[in-house]
Amino acid sequence: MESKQYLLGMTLAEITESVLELNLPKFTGKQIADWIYVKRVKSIDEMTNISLKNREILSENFDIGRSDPLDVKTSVDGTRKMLFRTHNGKFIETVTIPEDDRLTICVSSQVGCRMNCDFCMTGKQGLQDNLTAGEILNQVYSVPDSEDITNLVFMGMGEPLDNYKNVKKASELLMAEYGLAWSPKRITLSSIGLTSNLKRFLDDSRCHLAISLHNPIPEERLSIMPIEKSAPITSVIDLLRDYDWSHQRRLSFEYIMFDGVNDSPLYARELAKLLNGLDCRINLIRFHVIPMSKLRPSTDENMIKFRDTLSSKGFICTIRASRGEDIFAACGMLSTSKIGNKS
Ligand SMILES: C[S@@+](CC[C@H](N)C(=O)[O-])C[C@H]1O[C@@H](n2cnc3c(N)ncnc32)[C@H](O)[C@@H]1O
Ligand code: SF4
Repeated sequence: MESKQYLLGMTLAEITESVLELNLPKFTGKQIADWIYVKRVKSIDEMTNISLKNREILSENFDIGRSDPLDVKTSVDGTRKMLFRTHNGKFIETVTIPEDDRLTICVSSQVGCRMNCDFCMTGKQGLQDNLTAGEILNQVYSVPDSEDITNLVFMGMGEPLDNYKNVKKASELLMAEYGLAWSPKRITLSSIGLTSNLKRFLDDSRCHLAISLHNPIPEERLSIMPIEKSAPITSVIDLLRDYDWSHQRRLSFEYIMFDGVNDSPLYARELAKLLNGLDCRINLIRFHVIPMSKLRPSTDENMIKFRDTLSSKGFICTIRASRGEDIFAACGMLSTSKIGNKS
């Protein structure tokens, strides 16, 4: 028997095509999309404007594709970390971060990651799977307080440009008129800069972009980020210079500060040279210590000096507050390798 298709993650056009194949009326496609994406139902039975007979036909062929978190941990600062099981029996984590009147969701795009950055727990896990568009959306729809989410960042597990097709589709579904109709300004993709897919993202999306830079000196960046070999930061920056960042679209750079490695004024000056003339922001991130790494976080004093050097050169530079460190929910601390693979 063929397995059922999941509705969450399908576009209106795809749903309509499937509905027509089942000899159901064309408008049922629009009804289904509305039930899933706007009314957020978890079962086909709840689609009460579709006849019982047609709902039975739908149930024989489709599942909604929603799944609740298996576990929810809440930090002292209100940050929450959720554990989800994927359709293939693997596990991912998702984080929600409340701040003033905003609730940001930090979603995973992959189970693990193959980019192997030296400082990241997800990288230590290796890549186990790409998430489907539906699995990415399920995080948005199934976290507690889902309806209060104001912003989404692709900063959970995985490198979003390494699963670009599904990341793009999930983002488009969040922005679709028949769905939640989000503005692209609510979505930020964070990437280490896989150049070919970065170009695609820049051309076909209007979402914000954050580039994980971490060291302005290529040889030194290579020693902590293997991607520097195939996608050097200088070529990423050259590419970014071809786009107009002066309007609504935001470009930012993430810079983790490692004690004695990349936190002296020399690095601030090199960073300023590299980014000279680009309309961007720089976020300085505290390093969240991970097991078996020799890297240590910079002192507050060095972070402040670094920020002030960049500010004096005209950059908007902020020190990002760490959130959810007590429950291992902070940037780079997500990993489901210990939970295992039950596929
Ligand atoms: C986990 S990544 C996911 C998105 C994408 N793969 C990337 O690297 O931009 C999100 C952010 O967390 C940062 N990060 C990774 N490990 C970290 C750690 N141990 N401490 C602080 N930030 C970390 C990354 O550099 C990146 O800016
Ligand atoms: S920092 Fe991003 S790209 Fe690097 S290993 Fe972690 S998730 Fe992957």
